[in-house]
Amino acid sequence: MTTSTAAGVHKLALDVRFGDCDPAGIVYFPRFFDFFHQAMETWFPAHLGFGYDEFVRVRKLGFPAVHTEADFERPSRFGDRIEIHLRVIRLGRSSIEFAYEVHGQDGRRVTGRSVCVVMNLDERSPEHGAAVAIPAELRERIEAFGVGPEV
Ligand SMILES: CC(C)(COP(=O)(O)OP(=O)(O)OC[C@H]1O[C@@H](n2cnc3c(N)ncnc32)[C@H](O)[C@@H]1OP(=O)(O)O)[C@@H](O)C(=O)NCCC(=O)NCCSC(=O)c1cc(O)c2ccccc2c1O
Repeated sequence: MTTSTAAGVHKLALDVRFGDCDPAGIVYFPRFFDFFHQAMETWFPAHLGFGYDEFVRVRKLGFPAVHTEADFERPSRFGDRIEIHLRVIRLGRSSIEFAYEVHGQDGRRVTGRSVCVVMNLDERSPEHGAAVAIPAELRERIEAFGVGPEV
């Protein structure tokens, strides 16, 4: 389920699945990086005007992470409803830095960051496989969404 409310924050609500958890019943830490990516994927149609599938398959742009980090403050468990909050905190030439928060009923549980780079996936292009400038239309839409550390 995708919901978007406050300006500059994209929110994705998820239910923790059985397969997200380790034998102790706690969400295994790499799963949060997938949750961050799911939030980023759903941010595209919610705020940028087109789907992430169009970005990759039609526009032939990739968006690999070149950096990611997370801090884990409280555990999440099977059956929990959690909400991933995504903000854009920096726009570079080709890179976009995201900040994430994961919230549960008891408040904030995880914080994270990632830097993703717009990459040319068009095999016919001499720039194939390299970082490329964020397209102007995309930059404008991200700026309209809101960029910065404060909400
Ligand atoms: C991504 C690369 C091809 C970029 O290499 P290149 O040499 O072309 O670019 P630069 O080195 O000049 O950097 C461009 C840009 O990124 C910033 N940057 C680079 N490293 C870091 C870092 N560690 N921390 C912060 N920022 C960094 C740099 O400052 C520049 O910023 P500007 O804004 O000034 O332009 C190459 O780096 C590469 O191939 N890396 C490996 C990527 C990888 O394997 N990541 C693992 C996860 S894969 C992934 O997450 C992924 C997700 C998707 O959704 C995809 C979708 C579609 C296709 C692929 C996907 C994908 O792989």
